[in-house]
Amino acid sequence: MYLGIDCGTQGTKALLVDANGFPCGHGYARHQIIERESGAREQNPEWWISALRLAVSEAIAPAADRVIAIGVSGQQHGLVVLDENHQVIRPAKLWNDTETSAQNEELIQQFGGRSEWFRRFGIVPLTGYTVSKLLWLKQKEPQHFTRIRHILLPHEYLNFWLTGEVCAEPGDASGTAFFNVNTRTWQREILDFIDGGTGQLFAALPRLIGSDDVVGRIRPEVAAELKLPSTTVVSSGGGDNMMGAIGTGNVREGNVTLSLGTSSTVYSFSERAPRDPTGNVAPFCSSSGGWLPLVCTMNATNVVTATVALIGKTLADIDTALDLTEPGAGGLTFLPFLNGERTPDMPNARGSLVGISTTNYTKPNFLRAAVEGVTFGLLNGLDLVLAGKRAESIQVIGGGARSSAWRQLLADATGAQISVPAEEESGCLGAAIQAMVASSRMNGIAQTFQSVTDRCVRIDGHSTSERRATFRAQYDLSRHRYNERLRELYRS
Ligand SMILES: Nc1ncnc2c1ncn2[C@@H]1O[C@H](COP(=O)(O)OP(=O)(O)O)[C@@H](O)[C@H]1O
Ligand SMILES: O=C(CO)[C@@H](O)[C@H](O)COP(=O)(O)O
Repeated sequence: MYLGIDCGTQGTKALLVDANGFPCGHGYARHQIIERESGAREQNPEWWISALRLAVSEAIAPAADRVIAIGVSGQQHGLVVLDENHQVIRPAKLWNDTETSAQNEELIQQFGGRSEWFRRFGIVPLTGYTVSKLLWLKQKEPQHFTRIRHILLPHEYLNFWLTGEVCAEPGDASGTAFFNVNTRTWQREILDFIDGGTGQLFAALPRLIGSDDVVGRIRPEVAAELKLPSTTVVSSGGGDNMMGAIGTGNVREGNVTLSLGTSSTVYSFSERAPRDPTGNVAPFCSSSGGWLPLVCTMNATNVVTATVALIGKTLADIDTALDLTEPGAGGLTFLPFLNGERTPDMPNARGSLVGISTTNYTKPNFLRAAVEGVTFGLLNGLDLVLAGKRAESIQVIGGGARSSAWRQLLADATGAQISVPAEEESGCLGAAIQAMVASSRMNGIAQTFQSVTDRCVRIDGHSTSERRATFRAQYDLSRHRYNERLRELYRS
């Protein structure tokens, strides 16, 4: 048996699979999140450990004594800082924390601007990536900064808790922006600038291992507490999008995965490093070799969930609202930047609702406009990732993928065939597959486990020719209006 764990923004999931990749047990526990008007989004890493304990004990109940290996997937970019005694210094600033936007801009300028960053390091930092969090700590909390002895990402911190080993692998490391995505090595000069050349930050980096290596064996006390065999090993794990790519079989060119979680992401696989000097398409390293051209928006199910709550409905009502209303929401346009935004790069933006009239201002239209706003932002990202090519088929994952009407909207708006994996926790599945490969020293994730993920796919959401004739033009029009409003309100 193999265990995949995914520490998402809103909760931790765990999935137990057998040696053929069939799911045998699931677990879930929610996280709190600290949100401040300044844009701060933080979590205490201890909350992740508590959630992991709960989710894992639920998932492994059927066969705890048969677990061979664990893989951990985690929300990308979060900064966990430890002192010399390996104690957490302060809460982790998360991927959607926009409080560090000024420090991000300072770093961009310091190294010669966006295209110079791209030329030298292969990546352009966006607000949310790890690097600006370090400069923010130095400037705002020097008393914490001076104590930093270890810099970890969320999944690396969980690996550390499980094994006592401090390690990193290229996939998640590529989202720090102090990692060169072309040479796959740490970029010391960026850290030297932040700490003033003392070498403190460079010395605090974890040891780099491969994305399908083993970190180590589980600590005896953790094995005893979680009731796992003392021989259980932990694989390198990775960022949630990298693990989601493995879990959806997105390890070869031509596939597209779209995730509707707390973040919206859209990504494909590339044998070559993506070349977007604006930084909108993130050139993250894939955990199966190659790269993962990815666009992420910071506003997704959070917007839809908040809208549902505001109008006194439940998540199940999303499908009803979409069925009751027409594409375009009667002219209502929701620019969903409740959380600031990463793509387009507007970390300090706030949302807008425009085009309200006496006839369109209904609860179902309001909800539809929220879903469309989130979706259109993501489809703009899809165009960037595919560089203008059309997607034939898209796999949709994340909590939002549970809404059949949202999946149908995606099919109607893109003309692509939409599928969902039979195992909906793709990050967990990817991490479990990686644990299998790493612990048995198999040859490669891509070749060995394509069959597991292919078997799991279920087609769901088709744009038939009749639907295309009816809806495609309406969605094109509505998306055009969304982009016009975006330009008018935010780009002047
Ligand atoms: N049927 C549904 N329709 C739309 N959104 C849903 C549905 N079920 C769950 N969600 C949303 O999915 C989100 C959780 O998604 P998930 O991928 O688990 O997030 P994360 O990995 O960021 O923690 C929640 O915000 C929840 O509101
Ligand atoms: O920042 C990114 C990708 O670059 C996000 O996708 C995070 O990795 C958070 O993921 P979820 O919690 O929404 O799954």
